[in-house]
Amino acid sequence: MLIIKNVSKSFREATQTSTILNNIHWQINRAEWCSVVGPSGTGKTTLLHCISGLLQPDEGHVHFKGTDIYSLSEKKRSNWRRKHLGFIFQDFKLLPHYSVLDNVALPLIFDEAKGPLYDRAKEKLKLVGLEETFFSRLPGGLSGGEKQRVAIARSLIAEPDILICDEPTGNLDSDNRDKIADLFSELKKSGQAILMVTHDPEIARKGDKTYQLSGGSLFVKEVTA
Ligand SMILES: Nc1ncnc2c1ncn2[C@@H]1O[C@H](COP(=O)(O)OP(=O)(O)OP(=O)(O)O)[C@@H](O)[C@H]1O
Repeated sequence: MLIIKNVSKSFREATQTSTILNNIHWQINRAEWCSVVGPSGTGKTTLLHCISGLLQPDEGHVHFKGTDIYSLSEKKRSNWRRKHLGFIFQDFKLLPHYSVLDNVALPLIFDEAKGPLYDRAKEKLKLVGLEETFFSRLPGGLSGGEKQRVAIARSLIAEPDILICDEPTGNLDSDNRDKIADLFSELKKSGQAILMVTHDPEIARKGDKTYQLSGGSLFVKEVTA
């Protein structure tokens, strides 16, 4: 489904250039759950952003179902992202002046009729354990774990082919973390690919394969499925 070919990315700060990703090759298949681990600052978020069309690599290609996503115009790439890819940001990126329900529905507000879209948004919130009392609340009044679950619900609104998650359970207690892991397992069964960065080895092991990012390269660390 997603093929990453020879992807490299460096950042230049003052006179110093740091190579963060060095010639990464990778493939993520339909109904596959891959986890990526590695110490802080090794480039996990950078890798997710390159794969998702958010940050153009210096070299290499990212192919999604045969299309090189960086050959698309920015507008087309952004449309592709909204429809095919769910992204859970490490810092949630919820819009503070919109309700929980609006935050979940907003990515597709110009694409779909409001009635069915909002019904689906409610369904996704219930999937992550947020019932009706949360729908009209503003993100500012939520706990970190509740915000994280709103961000997960929002990433599912388009029923994307691939879910890309940057530390999706970092703010959850073990009970809610396990519920999200069960949800990901169900999504995988229905064909979605899941690519997750995590510092939590327990949730990483619930996937099919764990990769380690180290020195700009990606290694298979553990195969669990
Ligand atoms: N836009 C940028 N400009 C310069 N340096 C950057 C930029 N973005 C990231 N970096 C640097 O690249 C390195 C990798 O950052 P990244 O956020 O990808 O790491 P990470 O593995 O996701 O870390 P963490 O586990 O703490 O979230 C870090 O040293 C970071 O400071």
